[in-house]
Amino acid sequence: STTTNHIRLMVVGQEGVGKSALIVKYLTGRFISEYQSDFDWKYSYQTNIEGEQVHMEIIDSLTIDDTHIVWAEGFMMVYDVTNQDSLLKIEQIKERLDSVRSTKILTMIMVANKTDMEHCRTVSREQADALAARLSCGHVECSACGPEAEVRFAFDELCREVALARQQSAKKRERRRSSLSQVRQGLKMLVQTGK
Ligand SMILES: Nc1nc2c(ncn2[C@@H]2O[C@H](COP(=O)(O)OP(=O)(O)OP(=O)(O)O)[C@@H](O)[C@H]2O)c(=O)[nH]1
Repeated sequence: STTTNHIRLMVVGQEGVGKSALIVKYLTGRFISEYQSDFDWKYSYQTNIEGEQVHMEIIDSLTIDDTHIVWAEGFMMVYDVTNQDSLLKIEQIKERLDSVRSTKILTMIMVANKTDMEHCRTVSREQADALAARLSCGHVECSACGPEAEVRFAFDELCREVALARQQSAKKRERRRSSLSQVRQGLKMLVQTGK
């Protein structure tokens, strides 16, 4: 069911980048350092974003399977600032999402995690910004064990992107509907005038 305030999100990224840590921080405000990661988790959460009540469902999945890719409306692509491979993995994941969703618009945001480990950073902000520009998506930095506001901003930003994508596709549908009705109108007049 897709009502205006019902949003389905999926958090993806290389193993160990902190997907579960970010989700739990967002939902509870707490950093829990170890999670059981041998199951798929689906969280259900009610929140308020800019005065709007939002019911969110968030998938933290072990594998990125097709059913989940089709199910989700928004994707949070997480990488770890101390791990170059995790940034490269984002490109691979994007290709996989594109191949499954082919015709559907992909709404996504790139999230850098573990910024508290600045001394071990191997991925520069500029390098990740360049990838985000190439993938045409937003990019935010945070830490699951840092300020809650940063993590909250990342999830809220993705929800705003999803809401924007919905508005744009509703406008597109409306434009298509109105040009179809103009064509029908024109055909009707042609038939009536016999020309
Ligand atoms: N320093 C630091 N450690 C973090 C942060 N986020 C997660 N971790 C640690 O990174 C490890 C992996 O975190 P998870 O949340 O399990 O990562 P995941 O991406 O869900 O991992 P999988 O479920 O195995 O794919 C754990 O030891 C966490 O405590 C962070 O922001 N800073």
